[in-house]
Amino acid sequence: MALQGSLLDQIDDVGLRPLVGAIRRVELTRGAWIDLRPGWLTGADELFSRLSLGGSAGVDWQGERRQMYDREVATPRLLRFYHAHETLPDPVLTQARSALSAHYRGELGEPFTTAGMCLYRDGRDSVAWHGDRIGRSNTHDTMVAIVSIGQPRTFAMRPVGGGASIRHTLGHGDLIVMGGSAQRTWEHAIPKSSKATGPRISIQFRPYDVR
Ligand SMILES: O=C(O)CCC(=O)C(=O)O
Ligand SMILES: [Fe+2]
Repeated sequence: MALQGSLLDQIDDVGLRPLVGAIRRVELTRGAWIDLRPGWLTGADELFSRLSLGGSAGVDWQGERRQMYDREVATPRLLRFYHAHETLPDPVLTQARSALSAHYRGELGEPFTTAGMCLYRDGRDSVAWHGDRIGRSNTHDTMVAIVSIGQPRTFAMRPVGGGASIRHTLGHGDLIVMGGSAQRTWEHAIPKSSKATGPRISIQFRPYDVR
């Protein structure tokens, strides 16, 4: 897969910039909010190269499993879900999970445990409007933290039941955290793009029994 790297990424090692003081919170309606931390992960293009390799060197990407995502049946993308006990495919992802757990410990009251990974190969790959509502997130406030690497894609959100959507362009190490009631009262999507779009990987960190 071809990936056009940004100049900054080429000189950066894979690592994490600080969270404290660098996060911007946006309050949405009905108790939902998002936190944004652009460029949280450094060396994002290097990490993309590592993770996009198949087999033992990278991630054993799998086609979307219909029975797990009944609300997303027709959406093409590749997936790998890491349960809490599994070793993540790169040490920086373990660091990222720890940093997020530490940063949000007071507000979330529990650590992030699982890591879902999605590979959008080009603009035809996408995910339809949905909330992550499997498990406790169907009834309780929670958080889903997403790190994006590779080429930026539009991350869209809209209120359940209608209303104006909001859009953020996420790639190259950007962090978004959806919090409060966001999985119940808002929906999110990665819309298809008709422009020539390179591949993007998203890594979603969630607490236990949230999916
Ligand atoms: O790729 C993304 O940023 C969103 C992924 C997502 O919403 C999901 O897998 O539940
Ligand atoms: Fe989602």
